[in-house]
Amino acid sequence: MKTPDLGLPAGVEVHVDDTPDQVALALADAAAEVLASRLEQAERASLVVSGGSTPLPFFKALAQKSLAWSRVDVLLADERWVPEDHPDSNTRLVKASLLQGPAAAARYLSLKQPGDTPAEGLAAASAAVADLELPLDVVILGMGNDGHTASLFPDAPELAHALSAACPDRVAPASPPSQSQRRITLTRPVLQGARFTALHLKGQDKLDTLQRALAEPDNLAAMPIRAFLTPGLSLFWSP
Ligand SMILES: O=C1O[C@H](COP(=O)(O)O)[C@@H](O)[C@H](O)[C@H]1O
Repeated sequence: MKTPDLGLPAGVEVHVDDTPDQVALALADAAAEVLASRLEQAERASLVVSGGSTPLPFFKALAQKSLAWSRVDVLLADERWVPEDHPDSNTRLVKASLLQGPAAAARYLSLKQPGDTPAEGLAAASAAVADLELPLDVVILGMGNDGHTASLFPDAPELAHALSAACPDRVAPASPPSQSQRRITLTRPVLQGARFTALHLKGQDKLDTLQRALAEPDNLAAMPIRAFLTPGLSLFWSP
């Protein structure tokens, strides 16, 4: 398939394939390569993944990779504040599709902690990710058609704090009125600057959203994904 001309900044790599499964395999190859190389140099490696519907084939492909999974820390970029057995729980998805086979040996760091609200669970969620070494090794982002990534939603009252390049916190609550569930998210300084960052998208609608984001790159609050459309990013897309 021909690579669409998106007007991405120089230094953004674009990988386009005909099908979501092909893209998932390519992304799994790329992520596994970075993790393997990191595990040769460091005791542990980190892998941040996104929830939603797009990553499922990627999770299945990555789970099959032969890696020293017991030395990999896996966590979500964001989580909905729902119990793990809820259909919308991203943790449930990750455990059922990524942390399987060889990858079941990975250490999962949960953003969802006890408490009725993300604010109540915030200290525990912060503690869960406190020991992670920054920069992270692999961060796989998704994007919604409102321009959110992770749970950095344009309409979240907590956005300015979580999207600040100087945010001192690793995790932040998010309560966007557009969403039916409250959420918790990694903040911009944690998500940014990883050794490998990919934006994994499926569908023409996501490409159209990306083009809108690129058209006015400076207004980060209107489309938080803009903060991550920087050199070094790899875009993985299929129709
Ligand atoms: O709500 C979310 O949506 C985005 C994109 O989801 P998708 O279903 O369109 O793939 C995801 O990246 C984010 O982590 C999640 O919380």
